[in-house]
Amino acid sequence: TSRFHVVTKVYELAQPFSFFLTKVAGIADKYNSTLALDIKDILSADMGNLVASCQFNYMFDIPWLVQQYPKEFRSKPLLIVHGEQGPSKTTLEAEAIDYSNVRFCQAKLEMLFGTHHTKMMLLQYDTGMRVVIHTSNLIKQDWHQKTQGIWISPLFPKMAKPSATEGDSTTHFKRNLLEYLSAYKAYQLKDWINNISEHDMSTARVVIIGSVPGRHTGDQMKSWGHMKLKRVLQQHGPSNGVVKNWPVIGQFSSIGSMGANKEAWLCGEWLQSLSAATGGTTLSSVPLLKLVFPTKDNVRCSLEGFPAGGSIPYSINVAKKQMFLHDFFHQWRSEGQGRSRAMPHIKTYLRPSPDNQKTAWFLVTSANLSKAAWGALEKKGTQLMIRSYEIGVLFLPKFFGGKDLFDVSSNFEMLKSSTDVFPLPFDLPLTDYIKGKDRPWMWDIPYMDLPDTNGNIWCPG
Ligand SMILES: O=C(O)c1c[nH]c2c(Br)cccc2c1=O
Repeated sequence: TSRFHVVTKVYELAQPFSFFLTKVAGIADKYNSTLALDIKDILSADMGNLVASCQFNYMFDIPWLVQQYPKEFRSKPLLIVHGEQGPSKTTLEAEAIDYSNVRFCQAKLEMLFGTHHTKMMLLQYDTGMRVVIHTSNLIKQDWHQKTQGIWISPLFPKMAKPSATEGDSTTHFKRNLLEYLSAYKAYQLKDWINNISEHDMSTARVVIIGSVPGRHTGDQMKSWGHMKLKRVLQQHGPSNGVVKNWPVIGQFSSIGSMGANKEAWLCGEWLQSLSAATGGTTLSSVPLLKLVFPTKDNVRCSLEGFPAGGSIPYSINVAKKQMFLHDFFHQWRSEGQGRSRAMPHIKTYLRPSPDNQKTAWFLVTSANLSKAAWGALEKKGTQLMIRSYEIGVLFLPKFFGGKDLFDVSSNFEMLKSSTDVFPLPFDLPLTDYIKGKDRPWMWDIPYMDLPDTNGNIWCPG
């Protein structure tokens, strides 16, 4: 673990983004070194001497999770923030019966079909605290052979005097984190909210993009979901003149119902926010949209085989209503990072240059392509309806040395030797679906014509 310590040190110096992928079992070591972390690395004593932690997530395996902490930390207070209700809440709490240090906080889900997707760790040490925002469930398989994203904060030192307003960064990280946690209105989070206000988070360089369930109006409408992203891009994003012909890329592992056509929400609302820029967006140029979603064969030939598709829950009943969406799709390909066969559970969004050398911004988040996650405008655009809890971090060049753009690459060799090239999880240019052959992965239909990596077929239901 001392090696890890060195790596972290070197890495923080080498690459200011502190954006990692998860380690993948079964690929060459070089793809699992400085750019990749396992959950045990995040929880390691090299990151700090843990006093208490709080784990926000969707799926939990409590005994497995406790085992990922170093043994000297396994009895420290652990708060689990989840969205389970009724019997599944009882089942989850029963899993922790043997762990007297584990407490639970049930996130309110009053909007139908809402989920608690947010994946975040609050790690309190004796010397300060860290925030980790990522995309993996707290189950073994999510950390084994998938492509997942992790942002780890710097160590935030404790302040002499607690303050909810002092100790913030130029990106309003601390204020946004406190706003997000307060939105739960959960008494179990009170101590963590107080804890955060006692820390100096002025070194945070990312912008929090969160979603909380509700019908948000007035100022709150621009505090969450795609309207928050829009506002931040209008204030701190690229100038419209630079990016007006640049595509928007969305990459995700699940998809909601988009409505009857692309104008209903995808291009008429969501893309308008993701293509926001400073200096206003000329209405004429509706930007190019490119989406990355695995094909059936990407899944079949993956390291996990068809079972990888168990975490890519795109239903045929949703897909058949929105065939227009599939024209935007591109394959999952990550040769540069050695992860073409490590199926994506990461969700990322970016605005790359046509020559694929730059991006105007990069977002890693729990939010899939769905109205539930990003929000849908209602009442003539006066309210934003969000069903789920989500959180992500936005990287803007302005806050990383006042640049206009990030250099980007997914090529491991390039990334290993460079200091501030943004590490992309997948390859640019994107790879088209093969016409007449490729279909998007759907998890609830059988595939019996060709065997997967393990020689198996897929017969759901
Ligand atoms: O937020 C997440 O991480 C996820 C949310 N919903 C899922 C369903 Br439904 C089925 C299988 C996997 C997931 C999942 O991974």
